[in-house]
Amino acid sequence: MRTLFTEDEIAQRIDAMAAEMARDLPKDFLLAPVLTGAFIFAADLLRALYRHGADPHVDFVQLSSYGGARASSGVVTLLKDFSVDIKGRTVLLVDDVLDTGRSLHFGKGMIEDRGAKDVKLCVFVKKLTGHAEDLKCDYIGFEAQADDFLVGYGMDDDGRKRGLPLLGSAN
Ligand SMILES: O=P(O)(O)OC[C@H]1O[C@H](OP(=O)(O)OP(=O)(O)O)[C@H](O)[C@@H]1O
Ligand SMILES: Nc1nc2[nH]cnc2c(=O)[nH]1
Repeated sequence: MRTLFTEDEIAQRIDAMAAEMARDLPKDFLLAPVLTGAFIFAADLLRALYRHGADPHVDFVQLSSYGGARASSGVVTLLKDFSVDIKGRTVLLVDDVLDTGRSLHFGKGMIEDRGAKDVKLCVFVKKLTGHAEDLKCDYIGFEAQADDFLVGYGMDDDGRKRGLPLLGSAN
């Protein structure tokens, strides 16, 4: 396992992202983390937002397309929908990694279908796969190479390594 970004680097970057969001987003926005992978990032981001004066509502969705594999199945399955009505809201959809872009594309479509006023996309790390160029992310924490299989900071390798506090590459 190779370290890509340390705990300190992650904390600093999240603080800077939160400062930008607290400045730019409306006061009543909804933070929507995509389970499972984004739960660690979302928890740190939420607390950084609070330190910067933003106090959003939070509601989770759960999507799955990889299962235990290192390649996308190609099909995104909705495992958990929003628990609240998002009609008319500004929603910040938060995911851990952008790879093929299928998950965020699916999530963004869901939010638009449910009548949100605005949807912003935030990803902890964008892989430079070139597959997701038409999906505009408003907030990107880090970039990684297309051939890195990312682990840690919420990201799993067949269900393990989500608790690793840094971002690593398994290959
Ligand atoms: O851009 P994509 O190719 O869609 O890949 C990104 C998605 O892959 C992972 O989800 P996964 O399906 O592995 O579920 P998990 O979050 O439960 O691990 C990750 O959490 C992202 O949601
Ligand atoms: N854990 C993990 N999940 C992913 N989903 C899409 N790309 C990745 C990756 O590099 N690592």
